Amino acid sequence: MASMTTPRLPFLPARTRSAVAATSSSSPSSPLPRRSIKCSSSTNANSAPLPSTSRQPRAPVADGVGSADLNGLRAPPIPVADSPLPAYRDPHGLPRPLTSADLMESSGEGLKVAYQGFPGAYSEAAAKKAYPNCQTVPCEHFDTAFQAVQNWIVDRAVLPLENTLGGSIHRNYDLLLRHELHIVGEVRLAVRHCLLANRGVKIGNLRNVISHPQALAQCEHTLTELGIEHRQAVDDTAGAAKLVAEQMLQDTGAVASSLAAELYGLDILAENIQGRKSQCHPFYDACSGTYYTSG
Ligand SMILES: O=C(O)C(=O)C[C@]1(C(=O)O)C=C[C@@H](O)C=C1
Repeated sequence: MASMTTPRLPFLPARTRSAVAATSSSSPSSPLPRRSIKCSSSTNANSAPLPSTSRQPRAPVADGVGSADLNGLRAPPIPVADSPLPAYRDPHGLPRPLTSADLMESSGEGLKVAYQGFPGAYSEAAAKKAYPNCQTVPCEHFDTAFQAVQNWIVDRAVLPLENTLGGSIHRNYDLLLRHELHIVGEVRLAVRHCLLANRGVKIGNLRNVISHPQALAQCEHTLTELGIEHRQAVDDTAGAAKLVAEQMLQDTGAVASSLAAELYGLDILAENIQGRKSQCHPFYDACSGTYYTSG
């Protein structure tokens, strides 16, 4: 086979190697093909300047043997380093240098982002909005999320610092100072609350509703109109949905997102039950890193 007679050509891509093999097979007496080299200042991939070492003047090369006759002594064969391959086309698949464009990357590919709550919480949706391709990491409490960033368990944490009704969430400002982390971005998320319950449960069966205190406050008007008397606060909206589902509660509903309904197998009894059509909440991204804005 032609490729078996082709000498080892370092730094040549397969396509070039087979072209060389074809040339050498046409003149079987030459183990090394003669190749014409074009020097050019163009940046075109196929005509990029040759590496400086290959442009040094050389002793005449004996035809077909790749070695030079110097003062009657036969020099060792000269390795074929005069490939027209530009430096940036590395056939060995070595990593390419990081560019400033990479640093601006905000898709979150490869990032771990902490949020407070269970999967399906609005904070998770905010993290996904900020970094669509990130891996989200649920945390039990706000300080767990801060600690996770500080201990390098995650790269970022996306946390609410303000509520439309409640205003600033002082606890998170306090944690921000205590953990010496920075705010590197902001994302705004439209919060659309749903009333969720177990399959078959009707609004008329509900006596209680559980959720995050802010979500309960935002839906107070609708919940009263629906005739649901009791409220109970829990740590996050998705946690409320999970509790209703796991305990198969028949007289208790949860205020949470439509994603939480899907994740915990609950029915949506009412949609968009917050006071306004939607509430836009700012979430902040705590870490030391690149600044981004979104939303
Ligand atoms: O409980 C959640 O799902 C959260 O992400 C937290 C949070 C908040 O504190 O701002 C987010 C939006 C809701 O209105 C209520 C709670």
